[in-house]
Amino acid sequence: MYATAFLDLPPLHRAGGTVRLPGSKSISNRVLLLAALSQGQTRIEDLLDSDDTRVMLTALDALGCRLQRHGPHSLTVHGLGGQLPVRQASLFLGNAGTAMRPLCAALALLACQHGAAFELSGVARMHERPIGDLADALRQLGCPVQHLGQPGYPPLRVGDGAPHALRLAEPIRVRGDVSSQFLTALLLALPLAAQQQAIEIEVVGELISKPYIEITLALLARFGVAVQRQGWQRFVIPAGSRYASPGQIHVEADASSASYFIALGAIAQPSLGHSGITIEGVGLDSIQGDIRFVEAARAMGAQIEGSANALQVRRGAWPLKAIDLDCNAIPDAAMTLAVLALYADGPCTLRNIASWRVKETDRLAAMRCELSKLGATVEEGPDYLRVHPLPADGRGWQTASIHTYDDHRVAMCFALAAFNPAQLGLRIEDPKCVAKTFPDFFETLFGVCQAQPSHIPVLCIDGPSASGKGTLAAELAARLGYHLLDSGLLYRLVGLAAERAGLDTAAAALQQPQQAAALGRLAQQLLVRFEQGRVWLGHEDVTDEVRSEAAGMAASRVAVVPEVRAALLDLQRNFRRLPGLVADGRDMGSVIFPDAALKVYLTASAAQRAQRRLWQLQERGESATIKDLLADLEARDERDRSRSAAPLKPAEGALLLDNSALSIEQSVQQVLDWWQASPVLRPSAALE
Ligand SMILES: Nc1ncnc2c1ncn2[C@@H]1O[C@H](COP(=O)(O)OP(=O)(O)O)[C@@H](O)[C@H]1O
Ligand SMILES: Nc1ccn([C@H]2C[C@H](O)[C@@H](COP(=O)(O)OP(=O)(O)O)O2)c(=O)n1
Repeated sequence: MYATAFLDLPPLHRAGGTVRLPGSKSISNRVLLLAALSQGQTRIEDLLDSDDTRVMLTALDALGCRLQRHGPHSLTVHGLGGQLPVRQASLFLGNAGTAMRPLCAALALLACQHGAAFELSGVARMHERPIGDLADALRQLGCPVQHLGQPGYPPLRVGDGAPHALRLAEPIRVRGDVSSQFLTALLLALPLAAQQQAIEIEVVGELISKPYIEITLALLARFGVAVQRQGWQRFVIPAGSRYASPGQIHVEADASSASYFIALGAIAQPSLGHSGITIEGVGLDSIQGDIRFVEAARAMGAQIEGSANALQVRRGAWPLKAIDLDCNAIPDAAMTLAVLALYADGPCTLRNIASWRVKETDRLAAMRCELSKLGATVEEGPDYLRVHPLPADGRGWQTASIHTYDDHRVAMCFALAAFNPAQLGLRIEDPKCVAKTFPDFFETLFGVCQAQPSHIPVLCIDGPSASGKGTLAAELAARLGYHLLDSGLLYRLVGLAAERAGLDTAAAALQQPQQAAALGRLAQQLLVRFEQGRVWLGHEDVTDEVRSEAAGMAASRVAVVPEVRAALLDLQRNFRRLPGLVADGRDMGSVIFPDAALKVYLTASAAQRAQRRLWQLQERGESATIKDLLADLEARDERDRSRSAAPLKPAEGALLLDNSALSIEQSVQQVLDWWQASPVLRPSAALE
């Protein structure tokens, strides 16, 4: 997951390959609750591991439900089977509507049956998301429900610690036109009270997002409760209904998450060797309503073939065909259509999406605002959005910093704008908001997308030993979410491998052509692995040894050999991967990445550097004297500077940074300021 303040996406141009998506949020949270309410144990496979499922799991744990973990996506729930071991609890449910609404209903009923009381709260936005209609329905049943903040909104308290008889004779009326989750919540909760008599639910108003009710009904059936329905207005839970575990249940991949990759296949030219995007884990047999995004994407021109649980998507019509669509059945995936509309041959109208206003944010307002930043003309109605496309020749597109409103779907759908024909980069603010449903969204996206290599930004930090390059580069990579190349480490590994192989690395020996050629071959065949902060040379963990002063000196000697430098060239350039790279060394800006977006030459006085090295060694428990260190540094600097192959010197266009008097944070800030001013977010040279 990218836990950075922002993520800059370079312009993307091709995509291809296979993605396996995380489990459906809607199914995961329903299954967790059903399993907890059931009699018996349920083993759940492919469960989504995200913010919203985590709050549900924490809540179930707090209620005394035993959860047995087998891995991040697999667990066994030991069902409560009508018991309620904990009678009082305060549950924090983040911004998870799929936890707040169903738990509110289920706990209200359990509280009446067992004489319990529970408080349910969430983040500030959750306290702005309506729940009053569900509370009203529960009060009709005779459940005490008290709003603890604003009337009609969480936080709330259900139950008052005393048992209450439920009024089940009359049909329970609930509004269906604000959120379908109110009906889902009642459908999931009421089987707890249907042992003796049938219970009827009547929907008031036009029911929205019906496919989500279909998911609820399908899962209720898996847990032994067959709800009868008449149209979308009346639902009957038969007398004698009782939850029973199906033993094992498998969660489909999330169809809403699939929408981003279906859209990707529809807009991106296939990368070489691929015919498009394959999505595994969800297909045409899905019980999720958002699978109907497939029809919308086809209407826009995408070529989609599907099987029971996989989809293959290729670009068909281009530009995409404009659509005018009632999106009530696919409210979440419809956000993806709003971004696809930028690539259409006319204005696209998405209708019947008033529910967007009460989601993670007011999505109608958010989408209008952010699409406009890209240069699009957008009309926002009370329950519709009309998006006018941007020209296919790239004119009129603007780069933008996309605000994401703590809304995972805003972040994910706007990533698709990186395929703009103007080849402009794009900034996604607060990318970690995708953790709600798809923590590895951007990693998955980069795994199947290609940018032109020259568009993948590189930031180079070169300079002498102990100037702080490694420290600065690692911090910059962490803040930008970029890959990190510590090129010195590769030379250190060659030095170490040479010693292991019995090759003489003394300066005189390396002047012999045979020795140099042997060292070049060794560098070419270097067997290195980087794993969770450890460095492996063949089968040996050399993490500590490779950082020693001796390894640094050996590195400096072998680095003089042109054959070694040539052998490491491709290895280093292969680090240039999406979304970008910070590279540190001696010749990053001058030889390896001469087209880098920013080159920094980092220095500090020799005395400062020797002092820093001394502290570094002392920290590791090694002893040294300042005098020796200074002599070593000067010898190393001299060798690095005077060698004929890629000598250490500021690259052309490099900005000099002497950090003798700067703290690490000041150095980081200085380079970040330079980076913000660099042309990463500007139009590519091609269009200038
Ligand atoms: N700007 C700075 N001010 C003070 N100390 C620094 C600064 N930058 C780095 N250091 C310290 O200097 C030592 C050497 O830094 P390092 O990143 O290993 O240098 P290099 O990679 O250039 O050899 C580290 O202990 C680091 O914490
Ligand atoms: N791009 C690079 C990186 C390192 N080297 C050589 C020169 C250095 O003396 C050694 C070791 O580099 P490293 O950056 O690990 O060493 P310091 O931490 O700066 O002491 O490798 C190089 O020639 N070219």
